[in-house]
This record gives sequence, C-alpha cells and structure tokens, in this order.
Amino acid sequence: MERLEVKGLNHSFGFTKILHDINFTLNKGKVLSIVGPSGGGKTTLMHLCADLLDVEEGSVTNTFSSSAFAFQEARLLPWKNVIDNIALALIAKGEKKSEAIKKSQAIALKFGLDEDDFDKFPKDLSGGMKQRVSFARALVTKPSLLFLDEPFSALDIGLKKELQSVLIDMISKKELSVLFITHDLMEAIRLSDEMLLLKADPGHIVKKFRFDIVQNQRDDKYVYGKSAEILQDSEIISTFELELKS
Ligand SMILES: Nc1ncnc2c1ncn2[C@@H]1O[C@H](COP(=O)(O)OP(=O)(O)OP(=O)(O)O)[C@@H](O)[C@H]1O
Repeated sequence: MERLEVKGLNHSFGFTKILHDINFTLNKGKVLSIVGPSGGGKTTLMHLCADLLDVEEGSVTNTFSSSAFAFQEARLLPWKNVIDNIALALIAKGEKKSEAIKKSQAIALKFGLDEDDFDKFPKDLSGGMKQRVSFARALVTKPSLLFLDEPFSALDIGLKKELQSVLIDMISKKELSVLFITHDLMEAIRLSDEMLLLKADPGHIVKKFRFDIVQNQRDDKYVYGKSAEILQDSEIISTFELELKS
C-alpha cells in the first residue's frame, strides 16, 4: 500500500535543534495534519517529507506514486497566464499541449475560476484567485499525495470553505492522500483523519488526535464541538500557550 513513513526524524539548522524524534505514518486515502505554534518546525518537517530538504537523521519513506504541493503563497509564474500556469506540470510530464490546456480549463472551472480569467496574468488576479489557480495546478496531475503548507490561511471564510469542500470531495472519493500543516485547529478538525500536535523547542509530537467521522459528514456543529472539546486539552493549552491571564 502507498504510504509516507517517518521514523526517528531529527533535524538541526546549525547548532539549533529544530525537530526531535518525529514518528508517524500517512496511509493511502488518509489526511494527516500537523498543528502547532509558529516557529515549531512544521514547515521544516513538511520540507523533509516532501524531499525539499535533505534528511540528516532518521528516515522518510515515501512510496506514493506521485505528489504535488500547494503553499501559503500561490507561487505562480508571473509571465504565464492562468491556464498556462496550471498546464505547466502536465506539459512537464509529457502531455500534449492541447490535451494539457483542455484538462487545465476543466479543473480551473472546478475551482471556481471563470472563462474570462483564463487569459489573465497573476498580477491581475486577486489573492483568492491566485490560490484557486495554485490548487488547480497542484491537482491537475491527479497526484496520489498532496502536501499543503497553510494553503487557506490568507483566504476569507467563504473561499476557505469553498476550496475545502472541493478537497473534501476528492478525499471522500479516496482520490487523494494529504499531509498538511496549519495553525488553524478548526481547519485540521474539518479535514484530517489524524492530527499531530507539534510542540516547539525543539519540535516534537506531544499528542495525536484521531477523527473517525468521514470528512463529508463533518458539519459546522461537529467542527465547533470538537474544537471546543480539544481546546480543553492540557497539551493543546500548553502547546499554544492558551492560559488566560487573569
Ligand atoms: N533554512 C533555515 N536556516 C536556519 N534556520 C531555519 C531555516 N528554516 C527555518 N529555520 C528555523 O527553524 C525554526 C522552525 O521554522 P519552521 O518554518 O519550520 O516553523 P513553522 O512551525 O513552520 O513556523 P510558521 O508556522 O511560523 O511557518 C524557526 O526557528 C526558524 O527560524
């Protein structure tokens, strides 16, 4: 079975230890989130998993057949229009240009872009539109594993929910496995099967939470209820330094 397995992972930048003894497995069709405070090492961990950073100690085994990324900033090529930005990965994989364009247009519409937007360049797009393009570009190649680094954090509530719904639809059809990092607890509860809590200095996993209801049956009531419950957890309180000062 396709999986991402992290064992005994340690990482330092210079003399500063950033990650300590990280262990987890992401199986096919599952969504695993890593939550924790800013500076805790989430991005470093994601980069090690995605082979964007060399593993120094421990191991990362990725047997997924293909993977893609979507980041907090959309990172589009400024000299290419919307469709060409999306089509890029397909063309790089050897797909015929006409076919790549057709697939890119279809997925752009799925992510809520209009035909009028197809010829626009990134400088003429709003932040939300750029993020739609970024998602479409990541998913057009139908990766089996998707890495998401805070992809919803700059979006308004409506757009956030809309993009999450498209993702949940794909997850529910078991088309996709996802590893994502966030500091938004509700986002993690809405999307993940398992949530790892990463505490800082150095980053280490202090608790794992599992959510057993399938994503497309988690309504707002479930997400708010679970959030309220988890916010009472002592590890969450100390990791996010939530103690109220009286
Ligand atoms: N290339 C690098 N060289 C040196 N230190 C780095 C490097 N990248 C990150 N760090 C340091 O590693 C620590 C963890 O950073 P990282 O970006 O992984 O945390 P994070 O949990 O993703 O934070 P945020 O939520 O703010 O993005 C920080 O102290 C950061 O300054």
